[in-house]
Amino acid sequence: MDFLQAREVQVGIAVAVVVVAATAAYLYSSKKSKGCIDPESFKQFKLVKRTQLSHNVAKFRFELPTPTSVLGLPIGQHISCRGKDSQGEEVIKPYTPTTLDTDVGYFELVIKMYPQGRMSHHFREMREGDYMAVKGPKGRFKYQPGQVRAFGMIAGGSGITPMFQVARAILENPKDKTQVHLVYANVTYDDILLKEELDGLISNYPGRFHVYYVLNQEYRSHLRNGRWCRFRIERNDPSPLPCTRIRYQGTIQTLFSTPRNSFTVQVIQTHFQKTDRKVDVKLLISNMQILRCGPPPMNKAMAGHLDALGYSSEMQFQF
Ligand SMILES: Cc1cc2nc3c(=O)[nH]c(=O)nc-3n(C[C@H](O)[C@H](O)[C@H](O)COP(=O)(O)OP(=O)(O)OC[C@H]3O[C@@H](n4cnc5c(N)ncnc54)[C@H](O)[C@@H]3O)c2cc1C
Repeated sequence: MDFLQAREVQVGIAVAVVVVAATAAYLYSSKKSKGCIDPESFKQFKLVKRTQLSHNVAKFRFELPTPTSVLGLPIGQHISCRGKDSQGEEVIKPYTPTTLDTDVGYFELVIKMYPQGRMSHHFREMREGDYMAVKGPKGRFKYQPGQVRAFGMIAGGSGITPMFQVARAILENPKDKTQVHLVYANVTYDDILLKEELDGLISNYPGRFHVYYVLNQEYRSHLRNGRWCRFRIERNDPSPLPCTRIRYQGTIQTLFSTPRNSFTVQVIQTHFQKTDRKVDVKLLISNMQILRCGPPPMNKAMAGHLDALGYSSEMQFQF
């Protein structure tokens, strides 16, 4: 009898030791790994919801390992997604989730799928229940609340996603008083990504988030010289700046690439250097950081315009 009791005590102690060790290991690992991604190796995430937003844009929601897991992506950084193109060749591309670590249990990507795009093909073929290989975090952008007085953002097309992420992080932090000025260029109204979400931020954070949508709406004119484009800045900001309509022969990329383009300079000046008070422009822009993300010709042209307006290269960051 004594022998059996001693045996039971021994087994009990062994079980307790295993439970304590397992709990400690779990707590240690969950404390150590703040996120679910690894910069060195790809991890698989299950697509749980796919929402078509327009003919070529969809929102993809991926599940994290537990309902309380966070992705662990620093603000303004991105992930690498791996897939297969239409020829079955491996392709890896960067993407910025539109979710933050305050969104627990999942992350979301808003993807614009181009007809000839290699990774676009992979996303087009993805169905709920499929897995995506993801690696990260990646990127050089670092953000500390209050590090600058204001951000000036210039985005083209799908280049909006890193801007949206940074803007959300700033605006949703009640201790962060940074101003955010965004110029967002697209070909048509229907091409504007995250329009509802951006407008939601404008109305939720009045006076802190200022957006100018720049549109290039193409139409066939009856004029002999063929195709014209109409550019419009859609006013979405209670500033005294009037809406601007200009006509321009070319595409949105050439508009932004044209040297000495008064339209671009005007947009940057009026939108980024806007203030209620009479302040020296140099002083106004001295504590500002400019973020750029768009097609390469647009990025290049913007860098030139910004340089000319006094925004040094140290003040500019390209995603
Ligand atoms: C930091 C960062 C974050 C990004 N985040 C996102 C994101 O959240 N969502 C998203 O949709 N994209 C994002 N992108 C863009 C993304 O990485 C790919 O470049 C995009 O998905 C196209 O890849 P693809 O392989 O399908 O096209 P590719 O095979 O590279 O291109 C094939 C063809 O597609 C068309 N095409 C490709 N890119 C563009 C473009 N930008 N404008 C016009 N036509 C184009 C062109 O006709 C091109 O010849 C991000 C890029 C960066 C650098």
